[in-house]
Amino acid sequence: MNIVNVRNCSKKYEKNNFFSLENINLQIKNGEIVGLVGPNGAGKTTLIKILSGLLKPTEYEEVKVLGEDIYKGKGKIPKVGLILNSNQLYDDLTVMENLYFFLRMHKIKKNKENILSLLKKFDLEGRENTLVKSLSTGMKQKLNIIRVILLEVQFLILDEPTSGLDPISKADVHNLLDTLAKEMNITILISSHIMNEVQRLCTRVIFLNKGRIIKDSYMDTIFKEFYKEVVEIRLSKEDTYKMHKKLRDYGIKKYIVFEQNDNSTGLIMERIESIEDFISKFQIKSFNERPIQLEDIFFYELYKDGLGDTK
Ligand SMILES: Nc1ncnc2c1ncn2[C@@H]1O[C@H](COP(=O)(O)OP(=O)(O)OP(=O)(O)O)[C@@H](O)[C@H]1O
Repeated sequence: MNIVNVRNCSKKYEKNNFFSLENINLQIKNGEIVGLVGPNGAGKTTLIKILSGLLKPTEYEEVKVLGEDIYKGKGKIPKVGLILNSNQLYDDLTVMENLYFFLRMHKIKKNKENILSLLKKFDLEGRENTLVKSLSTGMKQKLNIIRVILLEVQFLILDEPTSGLDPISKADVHNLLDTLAKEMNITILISSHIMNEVQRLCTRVIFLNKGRIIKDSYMDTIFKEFYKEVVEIRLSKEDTYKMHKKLRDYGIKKYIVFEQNDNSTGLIMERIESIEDFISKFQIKSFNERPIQLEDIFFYELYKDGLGDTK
């Protein structure tokens, strides 16, 4: 069953003369962990709000979440677990008081054993009577997520769930999300700027840019489109434009060159027969060959039409 079914959905905020989302088509299947990535202003939060029933699109054929066509007729707000990038807990209440308060607000009854076993599962055992303000940021975020899980949601949407967390807390939250998907069959959509988080955690990635989906691919297939190593070259700015021609003359098609402060960086994302020959021919002083990362593919998809790939 599809958890999300969106057809031809666009959003233009009042007073803006541009679309923040344009003609979005999206299906998410049960059990997927989907990473939504894109530069600032790409439309990630707008999409998340639409899927949570918080923001009506300007145009749409269908916005179905958990079987509900949200904005049509008497469409009901679907039971989505939404974790926004802000503290949604009460600092002066204890862990249990926070959970009971939230459950009462949603008119849901849970017995204490259920709650304790969930706290135990995610390493918060023994913290029941701790004031939330005394928890670490990582623990607070886990509690934030557990709170929503208690509502027995099938679909969880998280906006930048690990921003501001240290690496250990980050890994902790990743493990929690992984467990929710694998053991509790919860479908997850995560908006994130942290590319290696998406690479590690998600089964699928959607790149959003200027309100459009520019790439939608399963994690295990996206890497097959590229060579397993990238060659990263550093250039002076003056050489940037020359480099485009040289690379094309050399027969390289999958590359991008982008300017960074006083220098430029080139990323070559296909196999080069002889690196030695390539380096000496172009008199490149500094280069680095390393395994390809999702971030490289993201940059490629973002820049290929404007700067790099000549197709
Ligand atoms: N309430 C609003 N009124 C007018 N324009 C808005 C509003 N909210 C967002 N926008 C505009 O819509 C576009 C998409 O914004 P959105 O917040 O969805 O992007 P985002 O990908 O979540 O960005 P970020 O990574 O910075 O959070 C931006 O150009 C933004 O300025």
